[in-house]
Amino acid sequence: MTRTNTIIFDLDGTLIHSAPDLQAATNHALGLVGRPPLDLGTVVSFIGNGVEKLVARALVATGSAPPELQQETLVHFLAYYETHSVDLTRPYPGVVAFLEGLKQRGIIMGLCTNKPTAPARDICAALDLAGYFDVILGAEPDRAKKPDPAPLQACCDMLGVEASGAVYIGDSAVDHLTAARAGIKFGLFTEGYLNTPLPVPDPDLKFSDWDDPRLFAFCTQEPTHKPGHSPVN
Ligand SMILES: O=C(O)COP(=O)(O)O
Repeated sequence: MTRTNTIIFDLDGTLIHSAPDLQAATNHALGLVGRPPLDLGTVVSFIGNGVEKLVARALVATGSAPPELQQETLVHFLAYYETHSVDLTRPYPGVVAFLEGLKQRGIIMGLCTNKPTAPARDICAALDLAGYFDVILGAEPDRAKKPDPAPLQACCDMLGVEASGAVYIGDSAVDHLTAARAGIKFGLFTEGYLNTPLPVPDPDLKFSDWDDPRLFAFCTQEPTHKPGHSPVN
């Protein structure tokens, strides 16, 4: 019996540098509602809680943000992003080789993102990442978003694994908090979009480079399962 770990990844700012396309979609939508564009750093600081929050924060940064205007701007954002989500978005250096290494080890992989499911799937397909994941779980209107643990728990359920046998890899305090609430070990990629202080305790691992051998060791170590639970084969 081969014991395998299960690794679940965040998407934006973790596997992919997507901020330039998110900035373009944000500025396109802002322009259509008569607002000025935002610089990249400002848009990066708004990423992590889903596109609704990104749009709302962009409106607040450029004026008022009444609910009807948020909805209108979100529609413009999504319409643009549907066909411009991979103009500039690319995996971070070393990501594809890392995923390939885990795949060779037979490790189960999933994706859990606050990005809506459709663009998350489109981006993964366009960047040849989709084949690595048994589950791609994006934001859905009827499910709470991270940092609520529900999406990560749903991802574990869909993968058929216990949270205690999984690891979540992300780039933000939102991801860290989500993992802590779901009872999942957490690895922090420090070169992503971390823009708010991390909650305590510290992540189980911090890394800045996908080639870091400590990361591969962290993701391939023997999982620790809750007593009485059968490990995934
Ligand atoms: O859409 C967002 O705000 C961020 O998505 P993420 O969960 O992949 O970081």
